[in-house]
Amino acid sequence: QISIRGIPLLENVEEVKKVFNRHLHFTIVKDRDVATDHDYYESIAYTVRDHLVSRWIRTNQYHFETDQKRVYYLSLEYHMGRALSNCMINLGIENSVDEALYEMGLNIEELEELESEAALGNGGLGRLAACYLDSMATLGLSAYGYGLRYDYGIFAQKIEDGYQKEYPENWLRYACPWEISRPEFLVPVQYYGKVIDDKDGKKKWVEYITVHAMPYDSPIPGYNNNVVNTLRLWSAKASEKFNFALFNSGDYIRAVAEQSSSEDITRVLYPNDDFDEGKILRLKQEYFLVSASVQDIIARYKRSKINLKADQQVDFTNFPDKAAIQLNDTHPALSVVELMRLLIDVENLGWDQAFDITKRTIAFTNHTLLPEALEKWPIDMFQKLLPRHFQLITDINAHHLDIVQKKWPEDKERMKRMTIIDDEAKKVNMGYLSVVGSHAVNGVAQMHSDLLKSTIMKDFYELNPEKFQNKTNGITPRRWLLICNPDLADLITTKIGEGWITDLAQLKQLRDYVDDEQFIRDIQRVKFENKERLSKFLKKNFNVNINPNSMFDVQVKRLHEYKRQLLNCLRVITVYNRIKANPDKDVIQRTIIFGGKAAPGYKTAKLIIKLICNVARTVSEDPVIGDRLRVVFLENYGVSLAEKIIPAVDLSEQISLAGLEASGTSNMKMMLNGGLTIGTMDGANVEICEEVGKDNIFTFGLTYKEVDELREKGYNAKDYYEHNAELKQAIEQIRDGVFSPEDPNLFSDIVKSLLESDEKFMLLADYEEYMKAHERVEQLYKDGTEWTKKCILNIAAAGKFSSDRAIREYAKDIWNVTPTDKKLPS
Ligand SMILES: CCc1ccc([C@H](C)CC(=O)N[C@@H]2O[C@H](CO)[C@@H](O)[C@H](O)[C@H]2O)cc1
Repeated sequence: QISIRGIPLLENVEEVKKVFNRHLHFTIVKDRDVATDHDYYESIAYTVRDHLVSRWIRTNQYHFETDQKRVYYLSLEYHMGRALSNCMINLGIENSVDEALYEMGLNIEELEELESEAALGNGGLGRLAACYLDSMATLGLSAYGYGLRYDYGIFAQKIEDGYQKEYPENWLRYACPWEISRPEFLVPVQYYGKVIDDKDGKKKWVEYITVHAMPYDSPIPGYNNNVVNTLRLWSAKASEKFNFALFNSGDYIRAVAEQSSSEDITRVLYPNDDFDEGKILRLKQEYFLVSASVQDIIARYKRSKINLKADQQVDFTNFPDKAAIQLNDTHPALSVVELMRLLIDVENLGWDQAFDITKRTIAFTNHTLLPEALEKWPIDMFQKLLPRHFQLITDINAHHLDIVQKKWPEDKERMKRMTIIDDEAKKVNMGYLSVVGSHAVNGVAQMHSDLLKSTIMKDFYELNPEKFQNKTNGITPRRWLLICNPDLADLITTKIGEGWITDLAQLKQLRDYVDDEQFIRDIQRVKFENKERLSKFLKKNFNVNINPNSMFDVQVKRLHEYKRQLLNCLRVITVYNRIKANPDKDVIQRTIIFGGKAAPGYKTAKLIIKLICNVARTVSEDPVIGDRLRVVFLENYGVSLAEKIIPAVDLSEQISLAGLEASGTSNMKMMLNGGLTIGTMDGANVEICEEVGKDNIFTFGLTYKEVDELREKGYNAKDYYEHNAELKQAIEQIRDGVFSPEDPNLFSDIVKSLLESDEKFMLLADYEEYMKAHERVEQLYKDGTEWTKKCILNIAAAGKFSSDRAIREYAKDIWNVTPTDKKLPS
C-alpha cells in the first residue's frame, strides 16, 4: 500500500525550479548550455506530471477501495488538444510554475506552444469526448476513457495557392510526457478464423490471427479535486515480432511485412467526418478498440475488491451495477456482441443472462442523422473478419425480430425495416445493433433527439419508447474559458466569485451587471485585447493581417456542405458587391474568418475551400474595398487554434440547414466567450435561443418543418436565383470566373449544384433571410454598448452548455452513478 502523504508538493516556486532542473538533468540529460526550447518544454511537462502522479495513484486506490461503479466511455476519437496548461490549471499550480519559469528566464506561453497536441479526432464527436473526460473527473466519477493510440492523428492542413493539402501529423515525434505504457495489461485481439462446435456443443472460435493491444495511459485531472482519472489508448503490436518460419525460409520481407501489417491497425485516424468509407481497416480498428477495452473491463471487474474475495467462479449478475459502457456513436457498437461473446464463450453464461447483462450495461449516443454517416458493414466482410460475432448478431437479430413480430404480428414491412442484418442490401446495420443492445439511446440536442425518434429510429422508438432520451451537448468551462480566455475569466470572477468554474449556472448572476457601464467597458476591453492577441498571432504565424478594430465574424468547423460555408461565401460576395456598388456607404469594418478541414476524399468541400480563398484574394486585392472587408481562411484549424480564435469572436456563424447539425459545440464555446450567434433553428442553436432570448441572437431561415414542407412541395433553386438580383449576380460572378480568372470554369460544379432543383442544402432558399439577419447585425454592431450588453447576456445564459451539466444528466439518467464534489485527500 503506497502512502502518498510524504511526497513533496510543488506549490512553491523553489520546488518547481528544483524539480525542473532535476528533470532537465536526469530525464532529458541536458544542461542549460545545450538545452533546446523543446527540452525546456519537456522538463516542465515532467515537473507538472510529477505533481499529478501521486493523485493518479491515490485515485485508483480510492476507486478500488470504495469499489465504485465504473463508467467506461468508448470512442474511436479523442480530440484532446494540449495537456500542459490544462493540467496546471486543474491542479492549481499554474502561478507557481509560471513564476518559476519566469525566474529561470523562460516564458510559459512559448513553451506551451511547443507541445504537439493529441489531435486524435476529426471534429465535434472527438472534442466532445475530451470535454466529457474533463467533466467526469471534475465530478469525481470513477470514469475511464478507452480509445486508440493512432501513430498519426488528424492530418495537418496546409493551404497552398488556395487548395487544401494534407500532411501526416507525427504527434509522437518527441516522447509524449503525458502517457505511460502498461505492458502488464497487454491484451490479445483475434481476427478471421472460423467457428466450430466443440465436444460439448459449445461454439469455439479457431484458426484466428492474434494482434496484441498495448495500453498507454494518460492522466485526466479533475478541476481542483485531486481526482486523476485515466484515458487508456490501445496501440497494435504484432503478436510475434516476426514470423520465424518465414524468416528461416529466407522470406525476410514477408516475415517482417506480416508484423507491420498487424501494427497498421492503429497507424492512422480515418479523416472522415460524417461519411462512412466502409473500409475493412476501419472495421479492424473498431473491433480492436472494443475487444481490448471489453476484455480489460471484465478483467478489472474480476479483480475488483468484491470479486477478489470470491474464491469460486466470478458472479456476473452484478456486472451492470459495477460497469456502465457508453458508446460514442456506432463506431464501438461491436461492444454489444463482444460482451456477449466473452460472457457466453469465456465466462460460460447462458444466452439470455448474457444478453440481459449486456443491455443493462451498454448505452448508445447518436451524433448524426446524415444517411452517409450511418455505419452499415457488408455481411461478407463482417463474416470473414469476425465469424463468431456474426453468429451472435444473427442470434440477437432473431431474438429482436421475435419481439417485433409478437408486437406487430401482421406488419411484415416493419420486420423488414427493423432487421439488423439486411439480407437484401447484404449489410449489418450498426445503428440498429446499438439500439437493440442498449438500455438507453440519446441524441445530442433536444431537436436532434426528437428527430431521432421521428425519423431514422422511429420504428425502434415505437418498440421501446422508454429507451430514448436527450442529452444536450456541453463544453468544459475549464479549457473553453478559464484557460483560453483568462482575462474574461478574471473579470467574471471579480464580479461573481469563482464558483462558476465548476457550477456554470452561476454565470446567470452577470445579468445584474448588464447595465454596469464599467463592466461593459471591461468586457469591451477584454474582447478587444483578445482580438489584438489573435491578430498578432496570425501575423506572426500565418503572415495574415487582420484589423482588431473590425468585427470578427467567424465560421470555424469541419468543411461540409450541410454546414453551408458556401452560403457564408455567397454573403461575402454580396457584401463585396454592395461596397463596390456604393463605395461611400458607411459600412462597419468586417473581418470574415473561415477555418476547417475537409475530408481528403471530399472533392466538393475542397473546392469550396478554394472558392473561399479565391474570393478572399479578390477582396483583399481590390483597392475600392480597403480595410472595410477582409476575408481569411486560416489553415490547420483544430483545438489549439480554436483556443486562440474563440475568445476573439464577435459573431458566431451557425448556419447549417435546419435538421442536419445534430448539436454543434463551437456555438456554445463562442457564446460562453461573449460572441453573438447568427444561426438557423438547428441543433443546439434552438436551446441557445431559448436560454438567451430571441432578442439576443440573430436567427433566420427555414425551420426543420418548413424544410420538410418545401422538400414535399418541391424546392426549385432557380426561383430564388431568378427573383433575387444580388444572389443572381453573386452566382454569375462565380460562374464567369470573376474569382478564378486563371481558370473561369473552375467553380462550375459548385454553380451547377447550387442551381440544381433538388439542391440538398437549400442555400438559395435561406439566402435572403440570411442577408437580412446580417443587416440586423450591422445595425446593432454600430451601437457598441447595446452590442456588449447582449454579449453579457449571452455569457450569462451559457450556464446550461457546460459539459458538467451534461455529465450530471448521463450519471443520473443512464449510468446510475453519483457525482461528488468531495475533494480526494491530496
Ligand atoms: C464513420 C465516419 C464518421 C466519423 C465521425 C462521425 C461523427 C458522428 C461526426 C461528428 O463529429 N458529428 C458531430 O458530433 C458533435 C458532437 O455531438 C455534434 O455537436 C455535431 O453536430 C455533429 O455533427 C460520423 C461518421
